[in-house]
Amino acid sequence: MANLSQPEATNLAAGQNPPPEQQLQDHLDDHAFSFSPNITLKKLPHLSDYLQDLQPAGPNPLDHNPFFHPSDGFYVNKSDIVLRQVACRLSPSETIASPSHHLAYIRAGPRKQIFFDHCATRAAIVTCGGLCPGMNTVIRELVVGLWDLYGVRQIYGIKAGYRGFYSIHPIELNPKMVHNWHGRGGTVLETSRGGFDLTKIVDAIENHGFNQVYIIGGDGTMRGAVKIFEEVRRRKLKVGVTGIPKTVDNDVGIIDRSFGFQTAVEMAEQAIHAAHVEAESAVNGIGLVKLMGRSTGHIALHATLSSRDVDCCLIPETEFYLEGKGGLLEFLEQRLKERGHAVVVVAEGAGQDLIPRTTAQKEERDESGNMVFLDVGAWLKTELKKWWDREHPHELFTVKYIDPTYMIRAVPANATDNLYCTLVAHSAIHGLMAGYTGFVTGPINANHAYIPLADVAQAKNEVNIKDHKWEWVRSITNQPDFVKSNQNSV
Ligand SMILES: Nc1ncnc2c1ncn2[C@@H]1O[C@H](COP(=O)(O)OP(=O)(O)O)[C@@H](O)[C@H]1O
Ligand SMILES: O=P(O)(O)OC[C@H]1O[C@](O)(COP(=O)(O)O)[C@@H](O)[C@@H]1O
Ligand SMILES: [Mg+2]
Repeated sequence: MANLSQPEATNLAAGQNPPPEQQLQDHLDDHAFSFSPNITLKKLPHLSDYLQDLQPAGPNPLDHNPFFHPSDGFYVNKSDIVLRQVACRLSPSETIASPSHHLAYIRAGPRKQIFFDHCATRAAIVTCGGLCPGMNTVIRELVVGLWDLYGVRQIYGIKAGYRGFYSIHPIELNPKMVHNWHGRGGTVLETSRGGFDLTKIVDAIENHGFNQVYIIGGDGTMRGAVKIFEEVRRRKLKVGVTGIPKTVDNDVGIIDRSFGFQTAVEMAEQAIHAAHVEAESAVNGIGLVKLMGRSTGHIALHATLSSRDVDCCLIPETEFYLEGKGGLLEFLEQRLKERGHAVVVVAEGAGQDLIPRTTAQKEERDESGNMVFLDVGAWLKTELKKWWDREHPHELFTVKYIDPTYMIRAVPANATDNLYCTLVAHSAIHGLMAGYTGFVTGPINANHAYIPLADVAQAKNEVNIKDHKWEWVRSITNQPDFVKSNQNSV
């Protein structure tokens, strides 16, 4: 995070309220602020972009909150930015003081002025897609934060994902009701896939009089949230829309990671540990663990790195093959010979092109349109047994297959993730209260920032198999590349 020492547009003493025209001008100055030519600041949509007569509601109520004593630097202003890249390679003509170019995002946090009056604020919270540890904590913190920080009393939960906007009556939420939700896995609001009907959803937002919409979900949800934001803007509604990325797969881009990911890795590590114990305790034992990761192998990679018991990690970003020189079977044969056992971790999206499937299976999609995968773990287990029976019919062999899929994501968040959930929820509230809309909150280089929703919806976070992390995996497992043209054996 950088704080550029630019003169502030206003120099308000805490609690002072300048005339509304001045406040709006201050805000617009903030909004259109440009830094040195070396820094491109990602512009964030604001309600004032399309509501010309929008007036600020006044100073931030935290000014008068007995639990806060806003001091210099408490409020985030136009010069607080978060740089996208903190590690970079300078070209010979550049210096550290003046690199050629930086992309920056607006830093998350409370603003001096807000655009929503607490009495008139009506917030809706929805959870969509698959489960992820911490969803209930985010909901709890949204409710408690809106209530305690900004005095909002009209807070509603939308049941069962996007479809709930138009098919189920919203439930009223308050701090008493949600006080212990952070200890519970899943989402008390319930979630679902599919059911995205833009017109019905935005009609429901209008009909219920919601003016702040908090959307918690993964990549699919974020793509839906962009459409909601755009439709709200087209209708010129004073409705702030924000997305809070939830993805156990950690497949949402730009942000460092999603909440719940660390918890998922911890749970995955337990499954790997069990697989290792089983494998070690058998003659020619293979422990096989399938982990979540539809199109990205982050959980598999991180659990492999942290457990160190893994002999081979297979992720969707890299191909592998079974038979022949340099293949998985040859590698495992070698490992069993050397160590007597082996542990294989496979992400659910890995090797999908190797598994035979019918035409109907090829076309199968879930309600959100995501491809339905075949069970790579079960397939691999069968293939391993066939191979061993063929090659070593008289020798003992066992494959213990562990599929901890739902155990990994159905647990409450660990301490680190719970802290993340609190920060992300409060940052989302501060952003909407400040009139920003169409944005996502998340950590970039460990500092929470506001990022345009449309950017996040497009950015995919895949494992970069050319970077150091994947090198570490290979140095731990000593697994080959499984590249057919590269005929190196282990
Ligand atoms: N491209 C899209 N446009 C609009 N809505 C979408 C889109 N993709 C997914 N959704 C909706 O977002 C919700 C969650 O999507 P899904 O892919 O199941 O989970 P996740 O958000 O966790 O990736 C579903 O209600 C789905 O209909
Ligand atoms: O059985 P479900 O509920 O469809 O969930 C399975 C999927 O959910 C995930 O855990 C997470 O997916 P999303 O984040 O896209 O919801 C995937 O890894 C997995 O393929
Ligand atoms: Mg998804």
